[in-house]
Amino acid sequence: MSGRHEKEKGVNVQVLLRCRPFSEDELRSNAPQVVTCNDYQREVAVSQNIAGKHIDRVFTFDKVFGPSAQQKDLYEQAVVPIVNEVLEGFNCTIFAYGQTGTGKTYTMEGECKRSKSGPNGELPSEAGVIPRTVQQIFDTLEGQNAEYSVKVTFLELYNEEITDLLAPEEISRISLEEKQKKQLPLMEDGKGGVLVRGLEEEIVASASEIFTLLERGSAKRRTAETLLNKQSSRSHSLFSITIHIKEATPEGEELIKCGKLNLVDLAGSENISRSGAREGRAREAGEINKSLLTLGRVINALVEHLGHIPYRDSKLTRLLRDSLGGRTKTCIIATVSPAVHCLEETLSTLDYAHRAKNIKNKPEVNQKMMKTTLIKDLYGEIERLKAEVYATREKNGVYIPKERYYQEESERKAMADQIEQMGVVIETHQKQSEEWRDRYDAQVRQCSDLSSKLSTAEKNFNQTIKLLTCTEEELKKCRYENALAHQACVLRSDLEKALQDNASLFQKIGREDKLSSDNRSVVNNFRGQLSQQIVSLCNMVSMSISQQNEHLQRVQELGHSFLDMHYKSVEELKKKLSASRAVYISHIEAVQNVVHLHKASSIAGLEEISSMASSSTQSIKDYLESEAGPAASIFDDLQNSLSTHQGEVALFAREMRQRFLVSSEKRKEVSEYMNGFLDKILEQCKSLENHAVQADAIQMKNICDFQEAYEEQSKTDAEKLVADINNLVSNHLQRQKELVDARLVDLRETATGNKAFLDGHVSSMECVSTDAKRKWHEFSMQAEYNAKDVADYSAAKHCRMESLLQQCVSTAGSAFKHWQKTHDSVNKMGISHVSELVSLTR
Ligand SMILES: Nc1ncnc2c1ncn2[C@@H]1O[C@H](COP(=O)(O)OP(=O)(O)OP(=O)(O)O)[C@@H](O)[C@H]1O
Repeated sequence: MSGRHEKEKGVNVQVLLRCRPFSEDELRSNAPQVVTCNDYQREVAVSQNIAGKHIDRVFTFDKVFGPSAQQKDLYEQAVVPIVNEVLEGFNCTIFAYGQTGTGKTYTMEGECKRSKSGPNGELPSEAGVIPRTVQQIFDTLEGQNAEYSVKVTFLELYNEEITDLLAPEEISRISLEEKQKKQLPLMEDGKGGVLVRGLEEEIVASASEIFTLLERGSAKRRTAETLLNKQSSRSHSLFSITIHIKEATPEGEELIKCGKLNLVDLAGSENISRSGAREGRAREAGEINKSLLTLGRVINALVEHLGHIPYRDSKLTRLLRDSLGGRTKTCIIATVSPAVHCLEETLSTLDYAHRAKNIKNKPEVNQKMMKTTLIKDLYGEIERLKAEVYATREKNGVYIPKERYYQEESERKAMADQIEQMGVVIETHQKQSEEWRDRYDAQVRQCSDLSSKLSTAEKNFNQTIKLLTCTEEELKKCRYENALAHQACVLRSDLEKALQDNASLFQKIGREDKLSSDNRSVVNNFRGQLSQQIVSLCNMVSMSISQQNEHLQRVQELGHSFLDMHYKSVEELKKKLSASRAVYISHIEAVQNVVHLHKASSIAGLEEISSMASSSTQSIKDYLESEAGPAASIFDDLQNSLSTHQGEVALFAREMRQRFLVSSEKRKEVSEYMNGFLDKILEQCKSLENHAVQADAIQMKNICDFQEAYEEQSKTDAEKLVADINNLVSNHLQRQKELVDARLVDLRETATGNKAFLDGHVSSMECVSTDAKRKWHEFSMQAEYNAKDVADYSAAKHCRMESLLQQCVSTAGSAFKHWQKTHDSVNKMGISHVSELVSLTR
């Protein structure tokens, strides 16, 4: 309820004050301090000397940061909540306002070189509001794991001209001068806001990207400053961050939350004469002041609730219209110097900031947009831009010359201004007429109330008049009679009262007399009684003294008799003690005798015990000796059976060794035979090889002979045939064929001879190998038979060994039982001996 009420009433602009420390120059010149800050009471006091009088002026703000306040303190106390509200979907603006050199840029940007940043990407302690804001925004968004987009713009307003500090074009004097001519125009966005046409909006994904952009913007600003002889203190800069965050409703619908933060570093607020503006710079200073003056006028109009707020009078106020009396949450950081030479400006800044405290905004959270609607809007925008591009490319749009366009644009602007002003006037008129109507209604209501009251009052008045006349008449009649009677009555009552008083006085005097006589008799009685009592008291005292003396004498006598008795009893006691000592000594002697007796008896008992122990050890020994015989026989049996087993095992091993020797000899024989057989095969192979070599040599010789014969024959034939080649070719071929055939028959015969020789050898080798195979078969059969025999023999031996082991186990069992028995009986014997010893010791 109160929240709504507050919302309707509005929220005051938050105003903070920051006083910077003395600069080195100021310290060197020992400049006196005129500003003192009380951070806790949120007060700033300015000391002035007016006409020799010391006057302190005190200003109170929402927060005060003295010279010792660090960047971090200011940010955490003042800016963190604002950034949180931006993330909640509010639009917020932070202005830095103050004289040149008081720390506006230091507060907003700080000395934030990225290279100076600490480890883990921490910001340096000198970092100002902008880098800290950026860091907080990204930290929060990343911490929430939200889907988001962040856009930034960075512009400079100088001489009422807007420059985009993020535009990527090259920076040169010419380009800058050209650019100066074509300034970015301000346009109504159709939703009640203002936008800068053509302003670069950079989408950034991380804090570091923003830092890069900031550096780029600042560098561009510095370059422009040197190239165009600008003074940064005369320009305003506006850094805006727009955040879109995706949210999902419980129904699963996707909404887009939007928040915007404007960070404004205003131009120095000093007056023109001080800033040294002359002639050429008059316009510049004028324009700067136009923005600042308009800002001041807007603030005044808002504070004084004037009908017309001159937002449109400057670009700065147009751009920041929503932040002053609109739906944006606004914070102004006023900066001052503590030094005396800035006193005038400090006071003007403090006045200005103090006035601004009264501005009321009506902050409203931005409506969350449905993702689909946003996409639709963006599509619409794309379509519009496409249409514009198409019209430009096809030149089928409306073409007008540049001058006319600018003229029309300025006319349109002027008209828009007029319309707006008229709208404002109409609005104020409407407001006024509403006010008048309200007042009229209230007066009509008052009139009707008053008329009804008047009629009732008239009625009452008439009735009262009537009553008054009646009373007046009656009063006239009774006036004389009543006055006399009344006076007589009064006198009478007075006399009666005096009589009563006299009587009571007499009564009082009588009572007083009686009382004093009574008192006197009481005093006399008391005196008599007192003297009697004193006499009796003296008697009593003397009596008690004599009694006490008697008593003391008796006590003395009693003491003497008691001492005598005491001496006597002591004597008796001494005697008794000596008697009891004698008794004690005799008792001790008796006890010693008894002890000696006991000692002797115990020695005897011990001797008996030792004799018993020796007898028991003897009996144990006997018993063990008696038991040793059977045990030894058992162990002998065991040893015998083990030795027989050993003998049998040794025999078995010997037999096995012999058998293995036999089988190994046989194996040796077989291997020798195999070696001989292989040697034979080797010999055969060698002779075969020799034969093959011989056959090959013969064949080669035959072939050579044949070749030579053929060559000779062919030579002679060729010679013969040269003459009659045609006739003799067939004969020659015939003869040649015959010759070849005959030779081939020869060759075939040698080949068959060779083959027969080889076959013979192969058959002999076959015979040898079958013989070897048979022998191997026989040997393997024999070996198998032997192995079987050995296996049977070993199985039989195994059975025998098993039965022997069984026997051993049973013998060991019986030996163990016997041993257990012996152990039990020894134990029993021990127990009986112990009990006997116990009885004996008892
Ligand atoms: N609170 C402060 N602590 C330490 N140094 C400060 C503080 N405020 C300002 N300074 C120093 O004072 C000097 C001037 O500050 P700065 O440039 O921010 O002033 P400005 O108001 O922005 O001036 P201009 O209007 O000319 O831009 C800088 O060197 C800055 O480091």
